[in-house]
Amino acid sequence: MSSNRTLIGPMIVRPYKAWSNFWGALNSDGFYARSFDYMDIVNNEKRGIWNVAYLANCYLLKASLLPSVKSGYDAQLDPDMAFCRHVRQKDIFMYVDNSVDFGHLVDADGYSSMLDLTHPEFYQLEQNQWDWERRYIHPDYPDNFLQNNVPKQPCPDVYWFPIVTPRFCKEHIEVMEAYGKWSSGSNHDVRLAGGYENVPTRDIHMNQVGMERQWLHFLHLYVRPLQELVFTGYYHDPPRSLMNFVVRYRPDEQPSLRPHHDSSTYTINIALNTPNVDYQGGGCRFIRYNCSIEDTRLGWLLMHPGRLTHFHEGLPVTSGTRYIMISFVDP
Ligand SMILES: O=C(O)CCC(=O)C(=O)O
Ligand SMILES: [Fe+2]
Repeated sequence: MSSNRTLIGPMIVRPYKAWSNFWGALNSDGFYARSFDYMDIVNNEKRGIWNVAYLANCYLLKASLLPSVKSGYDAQLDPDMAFCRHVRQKDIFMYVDNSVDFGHLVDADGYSSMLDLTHPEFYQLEQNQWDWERRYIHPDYPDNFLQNNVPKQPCPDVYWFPIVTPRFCKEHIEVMEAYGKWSSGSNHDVRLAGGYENVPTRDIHMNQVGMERQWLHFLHLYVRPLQELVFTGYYHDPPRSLMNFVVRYRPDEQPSLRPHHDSSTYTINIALNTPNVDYQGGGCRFIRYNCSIEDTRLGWLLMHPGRLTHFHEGLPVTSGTRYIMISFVDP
């Protein structure tokens, strides 16, 4: 890097879309093939500095080189191609450098059309996973997978895992309340294929707020690995779920839920707010085991089998409002 004919390359941090576009452009042009260790470099498994023929999107340029690159481009080429060709012809070297973490680029495609959403960033799991995880995945989530970690089991075959942050819970409630079309809690439910819900809750489904796809992705990325930890030998990848919804319990609306089985292989139940702070009462009781979980934890998920063994009920909320996020996985 001591030569004064050096153009410093873009930052490599994670294999994000913007970054893969850079190499993709290279390929489709038939100009420069992807190297055998491309994925190792992009994933930061192989670190160093590489001399390259093409850069795009974002790069650092040594100020002393500015006068020699400010004009003389081939107008037929796209700007990045033209720029790189020009510097190659001037024998200025370009580098990709992942020896240092510089930061990363977010994928902002389409973001401006999302600004009317209550929390646009909440919808960005697929597009900007790295940032999304830092905002919304519980900092203790990785500990679930530590070799000596024993998953919490508050009732038989009911497991309890930290999964999302308080910010996730707050924004999720706000998205639902801004949408506001809570179901009536009656047996007739036009949102369902058969039009009938046997044990109805006051709820809003994820597809009503445009989040179904993202939620299935969430189940695949973060819930399925937890399931495989505790219900050994059951693999269903990706998980399927037609019923993904936020439930609202209130004393004057629907305070509780009568005993039932869920139509799922397993169910997840995430606490979106806190007992004895946001509401009194509430919780989930597993009748066959005479076992209740009333001290539910913000951003923690309960996972239990559906259908046969885990007949359960939602305990009455006596004041305030309780919110939970439910998915009936693999119905
Ligand atoms: O209130 C609870 O925690 C249970 C909710 C539930 O069983 C359901 O929505 O199917
Ligand atoms: Fe249930």
